[in-house]
Amino acid sequence: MTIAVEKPEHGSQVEDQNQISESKKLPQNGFAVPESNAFGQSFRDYDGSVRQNTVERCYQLNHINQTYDYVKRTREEYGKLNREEMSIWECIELLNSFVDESDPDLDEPQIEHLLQSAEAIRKDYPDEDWLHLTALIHDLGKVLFHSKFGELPQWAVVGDTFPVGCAFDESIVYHKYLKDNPDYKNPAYNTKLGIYSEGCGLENVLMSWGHDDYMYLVAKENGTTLPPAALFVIRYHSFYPLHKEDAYHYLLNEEDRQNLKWVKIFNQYDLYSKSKVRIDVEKVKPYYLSLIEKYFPSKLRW
Ligand SMILES: O[C@H]1[C@H](O)[C@@H](O)[C@H](O)[C@@H](O)[C@H]1O
Ligand SMILES: [Fe+2]
Ligand SMILES: [Fe+2]
Repeated sequence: MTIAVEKPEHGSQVEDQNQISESKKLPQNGFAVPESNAFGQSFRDYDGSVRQNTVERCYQLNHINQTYDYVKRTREEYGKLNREEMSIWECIELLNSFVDESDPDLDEPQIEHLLQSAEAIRKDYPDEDWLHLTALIHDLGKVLFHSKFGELPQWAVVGDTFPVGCAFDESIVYHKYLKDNPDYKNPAYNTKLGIYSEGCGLENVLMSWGHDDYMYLVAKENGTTLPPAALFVIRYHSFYPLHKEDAYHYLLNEEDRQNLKWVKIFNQYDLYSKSKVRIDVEKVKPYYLSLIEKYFPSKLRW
């Protein structure tokens, strides 16, 4: 089956992911998957990371506070996009000083991670410029840390995401802390389907609040011309219980299943590009500015 992904200028289709995985398996001649993360440790090791205390505390707060009501309220509030007007690049620069406390693999400012992942995916998919830009902007929602956005706490911005309004799957990282989430004992929310129905589609599912869903709203509401697969990647790239652990498939519809393939591809570059190797910002900036211009208005509402 072919995934139709519109290429704004050529209108052609992107290769089927199954073909990609056969002919373009990582590592390609371009991006080589490293054995270890920025600290020389294995990736996503939540028990043995040098950052474990910080990471675990972040998830504990995340899991206790991300209730259905909290998510609904916060999404409505931030969905107004009435806090700031700025370009994509201005936002990238705002991320200069933020470090993600949920991440066991990296303690560099976020601007480094954005460029690292974009440059990595560009090596293996040189012609898919929409993927390069998707990587560059996928974590821009972390701007919610900024004082202009009320300085949301780390637990409301970063970390893996999961559906709220139905039972928390065991595969969620640090699942034990979800037992202290008020929804855990709420019979309306603690069954397999909770408030949802089988195959209802992720579009109808509320996810724990964070940078993914926020950036999705920003991109969509500002009329990006990026293809639907790009929006899906941005929105669900932290949904590891789905794209890594294969949980929650009963909530997906056909479109979600197609788009999921792209999240899986994207994740390789998001995760394995985390290293201490610095990218020369000034050197790559003109290329990325041209992509921003192609797919976004010059100023966006945030
Ligand atoms: O710690 C990381 C980080 O916050 C990423 O931005 C997010 O996408 C991942 O899901 C999470 O594990
Ligand atoms: Fe992220
Ligand atoms: Fe990321």
